[in-house]
Amino acid sequence: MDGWDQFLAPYHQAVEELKVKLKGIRTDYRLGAHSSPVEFVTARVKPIQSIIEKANTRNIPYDELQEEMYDIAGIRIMCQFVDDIEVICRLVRDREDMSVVEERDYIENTKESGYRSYHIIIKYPVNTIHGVVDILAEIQIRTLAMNFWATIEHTLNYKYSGEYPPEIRHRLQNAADAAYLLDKEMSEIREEIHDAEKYYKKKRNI
Ligand SMILES: Nc1nc2c(ncn2[C@@H]2O[C@H](COP(=O)(O)OP(=O)(O)OP(=O)(O)O)[C@@H](O)[C@H]2O)c(=O)[nH]1
Ligand SMILES: Nc1ncnc2c1ncn2[C@@H]1O[C@H](COP(=O)(O)OP(=O)(O)OP(=O)(O)O)[C@@H](O)[C@H]1O
Repeated sequence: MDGWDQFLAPYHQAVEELKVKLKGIRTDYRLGAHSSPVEFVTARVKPIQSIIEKANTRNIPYDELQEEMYDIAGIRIMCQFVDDIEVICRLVRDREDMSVVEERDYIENTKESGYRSYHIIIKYPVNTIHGVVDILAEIQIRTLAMNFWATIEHTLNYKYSGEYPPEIRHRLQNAADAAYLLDKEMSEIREEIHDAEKYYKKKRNI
């Protein structure tokens, strides 16, 4: 096992455990026959190359990665409606198996790029054969529309490294505005959608 494998092992464990636990929220709501604020959950351990690049640009020494790089373990929770985000935040804040270190509200404070999401940095204890290791993890909470925009923008970013030609920048801004309007429209017909879900489940007996 090389140094990176050893360093990343608790992060892999944290990500797997957090994925199961946060997906559990969805199951709990479904069992109670309620609409879940969680639509789906994804998770990843930051690729080594990306850790190295970020450490270099931020001047983070390798022996300080555990304390300084908070997104090596990353979880993403997607939901249908903007209001679901606050519900999920409250559930995370109330949990006893993790503690909140920091919150970043890029929904109230949309980034210049057009990026919207709510981020919670947590401290999560992982039990290993060497004892308990406290791992920092980043939970990104966003609607499906926010996720659509961010995923496309992230892909484009690989090509342009953030230096977009004016035409592309303009189109990304338009797309961000459209995603915002989509969220607003969906929130307004939320009750209608929930009624339709109940009707569908009753009809299908699920
Ligand atoms: N697609 C997209 N994702 C973003 C953008 N800004 C932030 N993110 C996501 O949010 C994460 C954390 O961003 P920030 O809270 O700004 O953290 P940071 O350390 O200041 O910035 P990063 O170096 O991007 O991690 C990033 O790693 C991305 O996954 C953006 O403009 N576009
Ligand atoms: N918290 C997260 N949960 C799930 N997936 C994530 C999370 N953060 C980033 N990802 C995804 O993981 C992949 C690789 O991540 P990487 O850390 O290189 O991207 P990034 O977040 O943009 O990095 P950086 O902040 O260093 O620019 C990308 O597809 C990214 O969208």
